[in-house]
Amino acid sequence: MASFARTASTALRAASRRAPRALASSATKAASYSLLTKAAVAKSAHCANPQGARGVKTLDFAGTKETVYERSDWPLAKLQDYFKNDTLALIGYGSQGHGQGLNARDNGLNVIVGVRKDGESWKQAMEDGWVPGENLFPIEEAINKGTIIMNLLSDAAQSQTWPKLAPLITKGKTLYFSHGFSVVYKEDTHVIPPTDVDVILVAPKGSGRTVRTLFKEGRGINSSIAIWQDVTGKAKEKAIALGVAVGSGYLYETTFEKEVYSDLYGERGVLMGGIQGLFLAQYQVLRKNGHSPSEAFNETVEEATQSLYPLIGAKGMDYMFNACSTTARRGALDWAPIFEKANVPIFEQLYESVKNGTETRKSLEFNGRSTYREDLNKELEVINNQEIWRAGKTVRSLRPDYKPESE
Ligand SMILES: NC(=O)C1=CN([C@@H]2O[C@H](COP(=O)(O)OP(=O)(O)OC[C@H]3O[C@@H](n4cnc5c(N)ncnc54)[C@H](OP(=O)(O)O)[C@@H]3O)[C@@H](O)[C@H]2O)C=CC1
Ligand SMILES: CC[C@](O)(C(C)=O)C(=O)O
Ligand SMILES: [Mg+2]
Ligand SMILES: [Mg+2]
Repeated sequence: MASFARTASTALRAASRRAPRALASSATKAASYSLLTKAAVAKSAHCANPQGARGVKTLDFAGTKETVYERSDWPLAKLQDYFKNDTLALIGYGSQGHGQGLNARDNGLNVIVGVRKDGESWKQAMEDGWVPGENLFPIEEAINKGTIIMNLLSDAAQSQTWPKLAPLITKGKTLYFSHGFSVVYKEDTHVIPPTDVDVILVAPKGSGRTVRTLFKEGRGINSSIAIWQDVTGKAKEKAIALGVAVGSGYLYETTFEKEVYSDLYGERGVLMGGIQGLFLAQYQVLRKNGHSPSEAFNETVEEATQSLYPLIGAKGMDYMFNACSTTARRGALDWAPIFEKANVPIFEQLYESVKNGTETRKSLEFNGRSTYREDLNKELEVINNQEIWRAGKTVRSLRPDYKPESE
């Protein structure tokens, strides 16, 4: 099965490298999608669904009923027919632009990219096979050509460019975001959509790189969908269809507010900021107590990412605990509430900072600078130079499957 998925994704990769436009031809479209769907179907046959057959819409999440939408309701022919008169104008080509754009293109939809001419993204888009004048345009031109305007600029850039872009988003177009940021924090961003267009959100819950790799493996990321404005009565259906088009396997319904609050909170917390802080704190204390860098790294990061966290991902926390010694289980059960208690006040402070817009204003100020890329890179270089992550490079090089070019 895995080898079928690999074959499918290799064939697709080759097809999209050779002739990105050619994928628009229905024969290639159908072939590429059928490779993907066959791989996906083959894979999903192996995933036991504890709540019954695929396609069930209302599921019980730990006692709360929620509606989820699945890709299986949108076979490729239906998806292509639904968008046959549309041009998806993908504005911005960062991590999400890349993932969503290539996936929608491989799904056979008519996609164009709009970015600053000759900027970093322009070059990146060309490397991915987008062709200037054909399906790669300066931002304003792409918006004029598009019917569905997918605003995937950085959140700060969405605010900065809004005065120029807003008049181009005319009646009949659809405005799409992957984050609630711009419209929810309108007092700070000044992004107020025109009243005569549908405004929808599809927010993949993972990095744009993962949006792409999961799609190529025949799998699919989970995404949130939300509606800000529904003037056609079709906004929700469009959001679901677009979610599938950009590579989602299943979609959860939320609101713009809930999406942006939870997302800003999660990334500052356990997903990124919190985990870096916790790893560093544990490593420092080990080092202070005379442990070597390799031992401190292995007990903090390597074992977490290579052995234990994948077990949580596969079958939950109790499963991971059960896979560890009774000694470890006893200690972890005792210390978990202590960590929880110590951290709740920090998470409360963080949620408040998100909700009251402090995090938004910081992000707008910092990422709105013309030097945002270099400034962020400087700070990331500090992390890269921390002893823990330098030690990590050597540890990774010892993995039997290590490939130097992946560093
Ligand atoms: N990264 C992710 O995985 C996720 C992102 N999102 C959301 O998706 C959206 C896009 O995020 P992401 O893909 O990370 O992109 P980035 O935040 O990295 O933004 C990159 C894009 O913004 C453009 N840009 C930056 N400043 C300007 C400017 N002043 N004028 C014009 N263009 C500008 C860049 O163009 P250039 O190269 O020319 O500078 C580039 O195309 C955001 O709303 C984000 O919150 C949602 C889920 C996950
Ligand atoms: C966790 C970071 C994220 O929210 C994401 C990949 O989901 C982002 O904004 O990039
Ligand atoms: Mg985010
Ligand atoms: Mg996120």
